[in-house]
Amino acid sequence: MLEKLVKSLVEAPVVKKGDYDYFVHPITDGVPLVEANLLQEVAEAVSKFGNMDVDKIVCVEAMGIHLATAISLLTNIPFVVVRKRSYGLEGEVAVHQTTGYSEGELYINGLRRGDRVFLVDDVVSTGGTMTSVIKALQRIETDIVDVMAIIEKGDGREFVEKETGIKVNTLVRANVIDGKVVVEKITAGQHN
Ligand SMILES: O=P(O)(O)OC[C@H]1O[C@H](OP(=O)(O)OP(=O)(O)O)[C@H](O)[C@@H]1O
Ligand SMILES: Nc1nc2[nH]cnc2c(=O)[nH]1
Repeated sequence: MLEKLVKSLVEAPVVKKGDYDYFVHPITDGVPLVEANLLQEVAEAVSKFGNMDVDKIVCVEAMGIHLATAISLLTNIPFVVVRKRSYGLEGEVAVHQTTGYSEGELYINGLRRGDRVFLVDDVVSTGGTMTSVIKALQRIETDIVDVMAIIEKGDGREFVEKETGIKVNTLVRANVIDGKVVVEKITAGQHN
């Protein structure tokens, strides 16, 4: 289960962003190369373990887009991208995003009250991004059916759950220890 993801994670290089240990991986960065069979493995796991009884998949620019695309092709569910650029469409919702090494604005268009949504992202690390997007989805009064990050790192998942009251599913837990990525747990499903 998720052999390709785990193998590529433990081999992933780690770079410093300030004092933040940042692993570089095809799924989370699109480099050095995204093999179709790795993307397929991840998308199949998401659609298998996620609750896909939704109207729309929601992902976050940039490294959620290829995931949402692959899941959409598998499930025939359309997706919305939370962008880093404002479009000013009627009802646009702005979101302030902070991560362990950056911050900026995100903009949500295309979602309406009552939409049943599946939120997916590549990584939950500090939980800053997911928390702010979930709070915006709650402001829009969408029905958040399921939330999944492929990789959880650090204690961001608990932070999101505490801040939003929404359970976050993840496929693997990985952390950087002594400059190497260690995959600690392969769980596909809700954490108790
Ligand atoms: O849990 P957090 O600390 O918020 O980190 C997780 C976020 O960090 C990355 O996004 P980033 O804004 O780096 O940009 P990218 O997706 O465009 O690479 C990643 O795609 C997640 O969205
Ligand atoms: N690729 C990558 N994305 C991240 N987003 C938050 N933390 C990380 C990380 O360590 N690696």
